[in-house]
Amino acid sequence: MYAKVIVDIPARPTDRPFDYDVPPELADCVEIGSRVEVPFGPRVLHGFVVGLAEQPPEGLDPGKMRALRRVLDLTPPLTPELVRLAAWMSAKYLCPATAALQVMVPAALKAKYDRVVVLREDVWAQRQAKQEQETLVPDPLRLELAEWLRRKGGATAEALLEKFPGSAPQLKSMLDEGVLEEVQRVQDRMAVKTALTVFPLLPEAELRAAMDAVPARAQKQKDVLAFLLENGLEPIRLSELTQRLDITPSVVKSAAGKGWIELREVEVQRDPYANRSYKRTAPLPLTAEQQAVYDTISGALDAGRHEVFLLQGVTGSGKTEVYLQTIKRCLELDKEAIVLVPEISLTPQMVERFKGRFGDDVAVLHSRLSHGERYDEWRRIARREVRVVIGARSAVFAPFTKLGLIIIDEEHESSYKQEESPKYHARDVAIRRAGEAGAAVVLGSATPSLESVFAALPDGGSRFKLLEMRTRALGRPLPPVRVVDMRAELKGGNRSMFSVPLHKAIAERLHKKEQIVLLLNRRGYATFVMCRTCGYVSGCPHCDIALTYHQSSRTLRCHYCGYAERERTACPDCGSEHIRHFGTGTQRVEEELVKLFPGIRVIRMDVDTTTEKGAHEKWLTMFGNKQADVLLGTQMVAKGLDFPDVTLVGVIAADTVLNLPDFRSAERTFQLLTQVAGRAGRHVLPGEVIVQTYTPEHYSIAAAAGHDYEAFLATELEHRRANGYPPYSRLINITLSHEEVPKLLRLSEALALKLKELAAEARNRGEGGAAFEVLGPVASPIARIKDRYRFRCMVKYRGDSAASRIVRQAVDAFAEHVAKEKLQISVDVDPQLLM
Ligand SMILES: Nc1ncnc2c1ncn2[C@@H]1O[C@H](COP(=O)(O)OP(=O)(O)OP(=O)(O)O)[C@@H](O)[C@H]1O
Ligand SMILES: [Zn+2]
Repeated sequence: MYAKVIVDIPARPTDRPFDYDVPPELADCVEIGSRVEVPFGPRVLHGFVVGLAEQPPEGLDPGKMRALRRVLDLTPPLTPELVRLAAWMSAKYLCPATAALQVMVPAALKAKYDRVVVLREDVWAQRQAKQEQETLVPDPLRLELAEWLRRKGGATAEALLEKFPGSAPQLKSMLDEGVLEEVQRVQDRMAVKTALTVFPLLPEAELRAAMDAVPARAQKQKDVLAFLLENGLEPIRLSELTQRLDITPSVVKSAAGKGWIELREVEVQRDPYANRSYKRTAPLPLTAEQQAVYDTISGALDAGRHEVFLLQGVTGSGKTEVYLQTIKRCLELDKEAIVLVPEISLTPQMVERFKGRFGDDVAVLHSRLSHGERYDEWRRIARREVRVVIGARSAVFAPFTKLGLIIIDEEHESSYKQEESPKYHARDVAIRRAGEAGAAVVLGSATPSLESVFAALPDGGSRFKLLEMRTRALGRPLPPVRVVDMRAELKGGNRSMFSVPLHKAIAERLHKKEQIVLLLNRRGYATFVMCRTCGYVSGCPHCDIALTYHQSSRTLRCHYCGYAERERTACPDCGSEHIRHFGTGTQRVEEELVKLFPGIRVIRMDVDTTTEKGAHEKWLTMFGNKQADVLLGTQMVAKGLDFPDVTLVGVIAADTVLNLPDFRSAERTFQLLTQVAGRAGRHVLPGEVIVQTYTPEHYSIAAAAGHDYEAFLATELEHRRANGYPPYSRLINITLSHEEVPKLLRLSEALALKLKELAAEARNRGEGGAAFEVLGPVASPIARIKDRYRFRCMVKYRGDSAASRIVRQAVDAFAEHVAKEKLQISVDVDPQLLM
């Protein structure tokens, strides 16, 4: 048998399957999707099997083919369906196939490669013989090095230099002579966790007899047997047994020595939710709107038909209940379901709703799990121990084989796009995967992305089916929104960051003991350092970006290259001591709140307060238990939260995102305001929303205040059409970087030209490329990162397939420059962030 393998080198020249012979002893355990170890040149690499055949590939001499060395897992981590999906991703997002395959499996399965130095025995022996002949005195350090390496089998260069300080010259000459050789060695990472477990070996009667025969001075061994008998001879973890009986492991080991019991390593599942129990919940009787939506979706499920539904339901309309009941239907049909939620909405509340309904049938995947926990959750899916997965973006790759339904909650969220390679969009991947599997897709949102709404319109080809829920499930009206003009506040003499109405509303809630959510609309919350005397801003010496102040370590750091420096006490430019950290961070809002309302209890949620594991959960639980009056935060507080006593939502500054140079900034502003407004008055108590802004007349703010999605959509679509932006076009962002500006500029212009030429050729051959425009090259918004300058070319096109192909051809034509002149090219298909 012969296998095609994609090897683990994410580079263009190796981005194709390589052929290997499958030795007969491995033939039974190799499948498509298997992870294998293969020889590759002088190295050993990991790879994935993407094809199998009985006959050798044409034109290849089977005698000369190299053989697979090992199959790494008992069951292949990928299914044939996922292998096909990876091929599609590689073509669509212009990423190496190995990058697409790797992103589908947990990090614990990724190989680690070390470069190690090994001794070439044959060359070494020759050298020794020659030296003897010439009666030279051997260098003792060389002898020692060789001896040590022979014993160890190999070591990294660092380890060698540490063991033999001052041996760098010997090391170098031995490498030059070929006595030593540097090779890559592959290491498996930690994967499975095991624990010593006690198994009774004898049947009950014999064990009891043994127990009775134990002399009195071995009372503790007697206790062990008594415990096992009481426990119905159930195996028990050694650590638990010793803890319960307050004995040392040696007691148990001597009992094992007598042949009564046995100790074995047994695999343990790391279950991040092991210590929690969830109250089982029953399906709620659906409202008429929910029922109509449910009926339509289950129609597709029952028929096993692939269809994409866009569920637009106002905040609090009960989308989650619809998800839960459609999943139930899916399970009744003996199919599996994937639920994607944005990372920051994957709160304990959210998990509870799913675990409460489906219990152990649910696996949860998110980035706050450790590598091991994530791996174990993932294996529960691979072994079909669960049928429902809820997780962030990459859960779209859950290795199910009977997929019936994929739900994407808050489908408009930009975090569904991965910003590093492979730069895929989980929504598009989900639709592709569901299409192949004949599964239904439900895209849910109160504020769908323009792309998705457009796809549901006749103009956009009616590819999605729009389902609407216009009222809240519990019958509450959407809360009234009051827009406060901060310019007028300033004119009126109020210089605080709280307007008079917001100040008054907060005081009122505190008095009534109701709760408040405050949003600071600001991406990333970065605090920079500025000198108040001369205006100097601390910037990264390697990147064109301000450094971010980190309070915990009192350092300034670059978020692009990791450069760090100590906090300064004086301005490096003018020497002034008036240098301090700036930025309307949530921290400053908190300080002002405490000043204005002494005794107020504030929970602050931002990147600074939620980095610790479980912090997120802790804050939300505290807020839910009414241990705080205010939940203050960035985007994190805007989504999905459902707290009955929140009656006031305040937005400190609505315009901060509006001013970013990105065509989606109005859309993002509208979405965020609508989402956060939806946190108020969801249950019995009526809610109120106050939005502070410097541009109250902007249509995104006015429409959000009026809960008017249609008005926003009409204006925004008009803008997009006039400027030819998505959804009326699609974009591919190509970023080039190099250390020298003149060379970079020349290559960028050449690439733009090449793109235009290839598009013209495609047009002439009638192979697409019709509405294919190349914008730029221009300097990227961040013009330098890690001492490399950056330019970008933006491709704007309509229609499909041809564009990716043209871009790939153009980029391939620059492979020489990439290889020889340190040019880097990175391609982003359907970019979400234009920064
Ligand atoms: N059929 C129903 N009967 C009774 N209560 C319901 C029903 N459906 C939903 N609810 C309740 O209504 C509230 C809002 O529902 P849910 O959180 O699912 O809304 P949502 O549409 O997901 O909102 P958002 O987009 O704001 O997150 C919840 O407290 C939920 O328990
Ligand atoms: Zn930097």
